[in-house]
Amino acid sequence: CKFIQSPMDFGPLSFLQKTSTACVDFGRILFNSPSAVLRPQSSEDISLLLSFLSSSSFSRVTVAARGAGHSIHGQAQALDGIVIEMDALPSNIEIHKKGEGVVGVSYADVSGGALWIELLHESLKHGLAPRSWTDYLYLSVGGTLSIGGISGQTFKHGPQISNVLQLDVVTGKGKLVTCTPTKSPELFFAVLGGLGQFGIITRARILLQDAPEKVKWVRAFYDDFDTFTSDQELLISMPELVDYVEGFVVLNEQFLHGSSTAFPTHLDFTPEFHSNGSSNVYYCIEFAVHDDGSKNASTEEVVEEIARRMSHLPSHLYGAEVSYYDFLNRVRMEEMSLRSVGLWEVPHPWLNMFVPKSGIKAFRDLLLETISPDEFAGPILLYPLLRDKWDTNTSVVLPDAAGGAAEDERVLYIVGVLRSANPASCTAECLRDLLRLNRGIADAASAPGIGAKQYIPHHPSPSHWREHFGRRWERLAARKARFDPLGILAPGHGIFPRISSASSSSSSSSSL
Ligand SMILES: Cc1cc2nc3c(=O)[nH]c(=O)nc-3n(C[C@H](O)[C@H](O)[C@H](O)COP(=O)(O)OP(=O)(O)OC[C@H]3O[C@@H](n4cnc5c(N)ncnc54)[C@H](O)[C@@H]3O)c2cc1C
Repeated sequence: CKFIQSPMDFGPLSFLQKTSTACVDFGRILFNSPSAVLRPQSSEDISLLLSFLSSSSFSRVTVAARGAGHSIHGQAQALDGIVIEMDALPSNIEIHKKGEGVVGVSYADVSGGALWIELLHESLKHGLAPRSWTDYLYLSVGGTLSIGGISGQTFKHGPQISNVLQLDVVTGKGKLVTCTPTKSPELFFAVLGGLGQFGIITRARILLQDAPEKVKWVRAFYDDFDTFTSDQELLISMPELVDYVEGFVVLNEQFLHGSSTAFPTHLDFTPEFHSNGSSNVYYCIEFAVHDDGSKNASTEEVVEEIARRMSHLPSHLYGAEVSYYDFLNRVRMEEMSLRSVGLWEVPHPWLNMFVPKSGIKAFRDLLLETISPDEFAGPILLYPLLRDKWDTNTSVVLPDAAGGAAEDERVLYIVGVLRSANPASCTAECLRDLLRLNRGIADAASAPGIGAKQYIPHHPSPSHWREHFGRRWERLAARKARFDPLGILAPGHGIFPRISSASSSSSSSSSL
């Protein structure tokens, strides 16, 4: 990374003198240095900057909002541009409980730069919590709302972007707009899952629910893929009993140990990864039942009832009762454990794909053909979601329905191939090979046989982006022309080029 040496003043805005974070992200694959870093104190600071840039005819400067910087491929970086560090905005979390005032729901108003863990702390003080999460909570509200935000609650409550009531957004033209599904709806839906392309979220109103104090957290093991996925689908068909469903591919011992850091029950499971000259793969379902008094039975009874219907390996179901906070914050323990051995701040060539139910087995085969189970470091997540919990007005792209039975088409899988590349054993060339491998998997899985789409997409060229958005490309391009016609925002994705206002004819006509 290049360090910015001297502070620059631009009217009332002061750009940062030095930064070591704006060119780094969790992926540790790209390190693009900006020319300046803004630490805004208010939405107005962001508005001022974007108003100036969008009206200045000579400027080709780009701007990236940086939330927690947990992107993989430099999505929150701006080469020679300006990075806005959203954590500088005051978090200002305000909790509104149902029944107070006129509103019939509980919600939180929170800065776009605040972390989900901060929102959890604050909302729990009122006995409330957001309904939909990501596995890891040290991500920013604006950062996950820009991509979707999914976890084991998504089958029940939809992604985080389905749990937003209102947004304050500064568009690429510098306009500060408050939008909802009915007020400036085009901007509201464009920004949700919009990869930061249309505006910067400075404030969000997030739906809350009553928080349980405790959670029954269960893991069950399988040696057969079809049984594993049909049990996952069984679990998501029981939202009145089950509050969270995920799953993992268990490739090696390392995974079993790593994933047990937070799970407090000893796993008496010693799979044979190699037998009779062949490699075996196992699977693990993770589900949770909230102790929230809504189920007319104790959580133990609920788990017993669910387990009776499941077909996991006999006697390989393990349960633990934990606080809701510890359950939601479970990945933090894995982070601490990896940090303690220097394996957190390493390159992460990750690949996330939405896979239609009809293609999930072929995708599993493709994965197992292309990766070496013994050498794979990191989890492979695989769990079902329901298509109708996603609003098609948002900018997220799901795979097209393949035209099968309606009930089957409802189910989609998310597969997260979350590999760590320890530089002690994986050189720069090895990292390039892994990135090529991911590209190959993504391309093969996007072909008609499987019909998958990348989640948190990363593509090498604008033509790949067109293909990714498919029939939604025109809508995306129209939204871009309306809200960020000069292509100032989020250059790290490489979807749209930056153009100077002199060469733009479309910028003056639209209303926002
Ligand atoms: C350890 C780990 C676990 C994860 N687990 C999950 C998971 O369980 N589920 C899941 O869905 N994802 C998960 N992710 C992915 C994560 O949600 C995305 O990478 C997300 O974008 C990161 O948020 P961030 O605040 O770090 O965003 P950044 O990396 O800072 O930014 C991401 C993108 O959003 C834009 N952006 C940032 N802030 C704003 C804003 N306020 N307004 C508009 N645009 C903005 C940036 O310009 C950039 O394009 C995980 C990532 C990591 C590293």
